[in-house]
Amino acid sequence: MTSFAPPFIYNFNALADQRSPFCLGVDPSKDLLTRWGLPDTAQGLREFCDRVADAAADKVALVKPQSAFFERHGPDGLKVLQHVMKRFKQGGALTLLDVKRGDIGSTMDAYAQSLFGPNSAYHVDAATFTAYLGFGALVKTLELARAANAFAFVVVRSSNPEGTALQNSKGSDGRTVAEALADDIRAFNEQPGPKAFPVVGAVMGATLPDSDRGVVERLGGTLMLTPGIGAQGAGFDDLKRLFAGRELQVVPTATRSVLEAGPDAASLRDALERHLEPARRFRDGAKR
Ligand SMILES: O=c1ccn([C@@H]2O[C@H](COP(=O)(O)O)[C@@H](O)[C@H]2O)c(=O)[nH]1
Repeated sequence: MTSFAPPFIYNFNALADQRSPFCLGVDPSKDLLTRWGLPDTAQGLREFCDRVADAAADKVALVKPQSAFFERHGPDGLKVLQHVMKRFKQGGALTLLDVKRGDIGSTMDAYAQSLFGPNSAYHVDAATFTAYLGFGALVKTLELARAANAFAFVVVRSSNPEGTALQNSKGSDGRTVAEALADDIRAFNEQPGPKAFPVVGAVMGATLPDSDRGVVERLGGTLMLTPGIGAQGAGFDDLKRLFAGRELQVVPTATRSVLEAGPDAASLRDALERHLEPARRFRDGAKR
């Protein structure tokens, strides 16, 4: 499918400048639904998502629903996922489905169709992927994303401590897994061609130590989604520590630290603003 819409990267940059680069995660866990006084059912899920969309759809650049929290409610949960994507699109936000797909090439082609193809249930602007089966297995997916003017974030260094041993293990050429992935992503984005805009980003946790600065450097101009702010212990100051000089490439994201402020609409909006504003200031740092 060839799309005539502007590529994701242009839309994201325009919205990040107008609104904020902050990406709001939507993880309607049983715990959050209960805290909000809602039943742990598809109806409860829809009510939760409508309230989040009311508070945030016209304020954020990007929304990141976590597919698992919708899938656990079966087909009705998937309808709510379609619904919440639509609500955010109507509010002018871009959609990123956090689904972390990763498989052999032939299966990846089917996943790519399900996300970016003409019959996609969601028509996402972007999705998340893992490269444990090799970056090469993702290449056709990335080509399809390019044709659809969509975007793919590949996990390079995740925010959780359990990821470190694997991601920092060294291959025969002396590079760590994360470094090799960073090089692959950069090379893919820098390929010449008629549609030579970046189509792959990297997930780089805001929780990472200073020693990961080298991976950030290897990524060059790659867009970076940075989970780990709030509930996982990182703060906006960690962005300055890890991503100084790369401010325009950072997409700060948080989920629980915003959504736990609900269900009261004013508290939810305040919590959202406490994330939108430091994300704006961080991005604006690049212009000084
Ligand atoms: O490295 C990663 C990649 C993705 N996530 C996702 O983010 C949310 C959790 O966000 P909180 O702000 O901590 O609530 C969840 O959907 C994860 O799958 C991540 O945490 N780390």
